[in-house]
Amino acid sequence: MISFDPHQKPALRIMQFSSFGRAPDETFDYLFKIILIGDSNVGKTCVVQHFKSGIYTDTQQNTIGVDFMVRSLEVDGKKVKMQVWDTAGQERFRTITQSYYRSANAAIIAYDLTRRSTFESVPHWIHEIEKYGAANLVIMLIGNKADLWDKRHVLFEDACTLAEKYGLLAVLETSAKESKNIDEVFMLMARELIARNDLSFYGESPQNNLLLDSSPILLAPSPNSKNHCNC
Ligand SMILES: Nc1nc2c(ncn2[C@@H]2O[C@H](COP(=O)(O)OP(=O)(O)OP(=O)(O)O)[C@@H](O)[C@H]2O)c(=O)[nH]1
Ligand SMILES: [Mg+2]
Repeated sequence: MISFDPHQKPALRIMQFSSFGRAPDETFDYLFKIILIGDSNVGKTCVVQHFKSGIYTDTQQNTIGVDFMVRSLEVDGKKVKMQVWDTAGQERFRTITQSYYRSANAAIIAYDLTRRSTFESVPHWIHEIEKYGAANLVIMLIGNKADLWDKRHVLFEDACTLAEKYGLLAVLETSAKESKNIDEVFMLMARELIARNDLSFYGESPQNNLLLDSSPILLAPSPNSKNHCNC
């Protein structure tokens, strides 16, 4: 159990500490659980592996059920532990993956920008979060395989429109293969979760996205896309 003086800003704050059911690790200030979802073969595992180790491997096995990794980030002088749950996109694992939504602080939905069908599935994934996740889960959208910009079948502008429609935190186009925007995804998420955690700690309820009012943050690395879009 953590005891604290509610009037004093504590050194150690852990989101959903109870769901982890163990003593706090003194070496971090925040612990966040992020679930990564999206259709099969969009590159979720590659994104997570790149975030974990900076390594990209072309051949990946499809994920079976759910994999787990942890990486610590330094955000504005605070040590943030990011616990990432990499889920299987294949339909046959849906019942397993759904059981991981409940305790997540945030979700990242990935699509493959060379396969339109994976983008068209995004509303389905949002509904899954609404159905199985906690209320007001922070959601970010990533369009992976941005290195294949010449095979693009999803315009960045379409992703902007969708993000705005569903009130998502951000849209980023990423490439696990070419190391584009992977750390940015998790840094942005960590910042948002810290901001929300601090607000709720002091009894205020966070509204939409705190980093940039309620507009999604938009970031595309590929040459034929604008970096920012005021949609
Ligand atoms: N060109 C390119 N290929 C990528 C990228 N990221 C992943 N891939 C390839 O996409 C394929 C699928 O990657 P995975 O990471 O296994 O996909 P996944 O979303 O985890 O798939 P499931 O585990 O079945 O849900 C692999 O052949 C990867 O090499 C990328 O950024 N660029
Ligand atoms: Mg996988």
